[in-house]
Amino acid sequence: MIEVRNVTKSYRSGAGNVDVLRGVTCEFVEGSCSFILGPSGSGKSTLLYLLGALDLPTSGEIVFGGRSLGKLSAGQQNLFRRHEVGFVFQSFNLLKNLDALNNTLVPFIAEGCTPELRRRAGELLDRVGLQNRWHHRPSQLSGGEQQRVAIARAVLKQPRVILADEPTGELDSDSGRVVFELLRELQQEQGATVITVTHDDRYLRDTDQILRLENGRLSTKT
Ligand SMILES: Nc1ncnc2c1ncn2[C@@H]1O[C@H](COP(=O)(O)OP(=O)(O)OP(=O)(O)O)[C@@H](O)[C@H]1O
Repeated sequence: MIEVRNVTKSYRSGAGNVDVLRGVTCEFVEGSCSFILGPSGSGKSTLLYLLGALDLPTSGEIVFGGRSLGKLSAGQQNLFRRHEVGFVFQSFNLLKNLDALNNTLVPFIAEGCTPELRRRAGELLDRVGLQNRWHHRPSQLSGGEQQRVAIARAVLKQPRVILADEPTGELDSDSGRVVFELLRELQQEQGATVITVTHDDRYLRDTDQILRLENGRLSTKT
């Protein structure tokens, strides 16, 4: 269970403070699938970054499986991000000189890639429909294919939570649907908690929770 307790986030800027999140309280049940919707600037990405411990709240707390993320040491936060969270961002963040297989293995490069990991990475690429693309570099892949590599990379470490920021942002509707279906299937297979920020309300049928942010506050929960 992930609990967001009365979280605020403010940034100091030249003109004063910008209050981006203004007291957000919600929870994400383990193994569930949630969408965060809302207009541009409403604080969706900010909330996602806080959930992944990429940044900390100004006040309030985020409790992940009983641990308050703000109370972890920097080293523990780093381990949390590396082992428990899979990030899927719109810009893919693939390395241009590596092929799809090696991009999938990137989170493990520092620790060394065992043959078993390479086997699982290949299996995942097959699973996301890239069986003939293992050795293609990002420039040789379409946007939808690159996004699928990013998803394979995020799930290879079998994270407890997958955080996806506008994963279909630049994709046409067919590729977008494939990406959402894939996230849903992987969530069901691996029991991960999937939290997706999107503008796109075309694919929201099959989900457990929809949160709407407006001007830094939750307007509705369904
Ligand atoms: N580091 C920062 N410093 C100052 N302001 C920031 C910072 N990061 C975000 N903001 C502001 O916070 C607000 C919310 O940003 P956020 O990216 O969370 O919105 P969003 O709902 O994800 O928007 P979009 O749908 O356009 O991506 C924006 O007005 C943005 O300018």
